[in-house]
Amino acid sequence: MSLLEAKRLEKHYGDHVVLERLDFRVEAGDFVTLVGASGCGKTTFLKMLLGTERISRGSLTLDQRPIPEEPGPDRGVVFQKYSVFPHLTVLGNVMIAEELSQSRWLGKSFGTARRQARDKAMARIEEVGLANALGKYPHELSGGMQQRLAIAQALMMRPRILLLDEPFGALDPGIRQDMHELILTLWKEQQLTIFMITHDLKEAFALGTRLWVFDKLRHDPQAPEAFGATITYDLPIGERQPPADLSARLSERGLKTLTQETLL
Ligand SMILES: Nc1ncnc2c1ncn2[C@@H]1O[C@H](COP(=O)(O)OP(=O)(O)OP(=O)(O)O)[C@@H](O)[C@H]1O
Repeated sequence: MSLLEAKRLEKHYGDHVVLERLDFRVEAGDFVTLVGASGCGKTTFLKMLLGTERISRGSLTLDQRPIPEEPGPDRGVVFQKYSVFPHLTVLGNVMIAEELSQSRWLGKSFGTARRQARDKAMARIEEVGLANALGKYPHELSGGMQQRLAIAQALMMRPRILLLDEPFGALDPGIRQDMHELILTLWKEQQLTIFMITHDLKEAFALGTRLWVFDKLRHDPQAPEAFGATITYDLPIGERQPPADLSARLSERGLKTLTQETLL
């Protein structure tokens, strides 16, 4: 039984078709990396999984049921920037994930519940290697540390699905490598299902078990918004390094050229 399944899934904004004809099954434990031209709808797709954007047509199911139309504790998300609250410390940023999720009407938790949330938050902070920075504010952290914090926040509620929108795009190569190791460890230890958008094909191969290429198969120059992108390519990643002839293989197997520049 697949964890997630889409059938003829579409997303439109008014007359603008952003995504069309999405058909897929994703199993628990898959690590799907998403590449595609800028503006082709990758973030919109992640938002449908998160529940902050509604689907327009077709179906998208989680455990055979329509995907909830609001975010829930089973799905965590990390964006490239601005995922953390600047006015809260490291500890406060992770604790608030639980407060937001469990005390929606009260706004704050008290007593035992608060102590439990604190213990849980400390464990998450330790997992991402920030135990020495509990009282620091985001502006006092490096870019890599801020993303570690965003990951701890996203994992506070122990989600099954982790959505990553170019989380390492702004980081230096050395720091990225550390973040790759962290995310692979968390993926394995917590048996996560991960969707990660990246513009770096090497990163996609280093981390994913499956590579999805989003692209437009239909294009009308007179009406550029009439057709949306779809998953033109679903490649199982066996090897850890991209094969040298990858672009040739992608072309052979039908990748259109609209996203080619992002793959080279
Ligand atoms: N709320 C919205 N209302 C109207 N149009 C939107 C909305 N959100 C996104 N779009 C449009 O949907 C298209 C896809 O945007 P999206 O951000 O999903 O692309 P992307 O592939 O993630 O791009 P990038 O790689 O640059 O982040 C864009 O044309 C964008 O302008």
